[in-house]
Amino acid sequence: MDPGGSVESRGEVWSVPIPQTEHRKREQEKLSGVVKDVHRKLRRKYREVGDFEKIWREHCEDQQTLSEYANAMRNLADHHWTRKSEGEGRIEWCRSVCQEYFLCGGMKKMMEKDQKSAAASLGLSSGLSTSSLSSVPASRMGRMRLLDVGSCFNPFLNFDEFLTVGIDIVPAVESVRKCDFLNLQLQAPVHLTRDALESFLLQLHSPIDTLPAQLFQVVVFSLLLSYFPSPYQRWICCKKAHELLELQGLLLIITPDSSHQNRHALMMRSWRVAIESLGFKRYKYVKYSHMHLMAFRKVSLATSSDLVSQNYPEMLYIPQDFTEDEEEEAYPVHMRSELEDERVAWSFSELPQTPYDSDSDSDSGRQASSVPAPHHFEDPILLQS
Ligand SMILES: C[S@@+](CC[C@H](N)C(=O)[O-])C[C@H]1O[C@@H](n2cnc3c(N)ncnc32)[C@H](O)[C@@H]1O
Repeated sequence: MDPGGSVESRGEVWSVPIPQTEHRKREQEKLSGVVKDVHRKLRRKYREVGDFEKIWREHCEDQQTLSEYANAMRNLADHHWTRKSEGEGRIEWCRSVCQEYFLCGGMKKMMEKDQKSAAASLGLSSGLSTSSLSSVPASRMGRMRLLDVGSCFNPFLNFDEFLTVGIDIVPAVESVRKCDFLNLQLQAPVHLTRDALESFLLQLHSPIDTLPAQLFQVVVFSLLLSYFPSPYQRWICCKKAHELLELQGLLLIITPDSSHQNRHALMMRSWRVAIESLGFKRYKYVKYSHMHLMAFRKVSLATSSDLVSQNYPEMLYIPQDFTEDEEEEAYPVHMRSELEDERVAWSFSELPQTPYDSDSDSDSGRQASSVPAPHHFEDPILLQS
């Protein structure tokens, strides 16, 4: 009998429910329930109280809830996700994008493209010689310095090509350092050799309260931003990621959404405009069954000058921000009405026209993806929260 419950006998295959599978499913639902409950309660409190700083302070003091959450996430990762998503989940996507960008010429190609379009917009020929662009050969690059925010169980730790710093408000494993990213203080950049930077990162210990800017080549937000009840908190995180990245570094964002790719195209366009206003340019986009996966390059040290009046923070909304009661909360994706969609569409109709998925090198759907084709093995129960 295989673990999925098929019994093969004299050439016939029957699918029979076996108690172990049922038990696993129930256990998974229970663990996902713990996680979803925390998200739901935070959102409900935010709707009732409105003061996200107060809610966040109280949340970070609630050690019991936090450790139940961390245990549930770790259990899901150890016993329910690893076997199923081997090599093909969100973490593997992040890894492939980084390899392609930093080690296989992706960054150089993008920089050439930027130069060409800058020259074209000035009516000049770019006169570009590829050798004029700085590009570090993979062999001399060393390990990619990666900050995994909301790391929980440190999924990047075992990849040798990364020097990973995993941080979390409640680390589920010892190698993750305790840090509240929302309240992390940033200092002026340090100018150290690659080896000195590596040593600096390796000696960091809990709790981390401050970090120098421009320290990392990659910042990962995997299922992080939807944890926050307020779009403003998501915005603070993206702004901090921008400061922590060196120029040409990558911000990788994965956010849950089980609906069809086009269902929330407007939301994804709105996220793109907001994030690009900080000095990023979108590099990759792909929709898996249960999540959006995005990579943004840091292309400028400066952020857009008019951040506040454009109300960029509000653009980082998620469907759950609009649901009001418990019932709807379970199916936010399917319950949001066309009227609400129109309201949101109207409020963003004044945005600069950044065509959705127009960046030629991004994978706007899974067909165009240059990384392994996704298999829909992530936990739909959790991801639908
Ligand atoms: C849904 S889990 C995602 C875990 C992992 N990144 C993954 O993809 O499976 C979200 C994690 O973000 C952490 N988190 C939430 N707010 C945070 C903050 N302000 N700073 C650091 N970590 C945070 C939570 O404790 C939790 O472990």
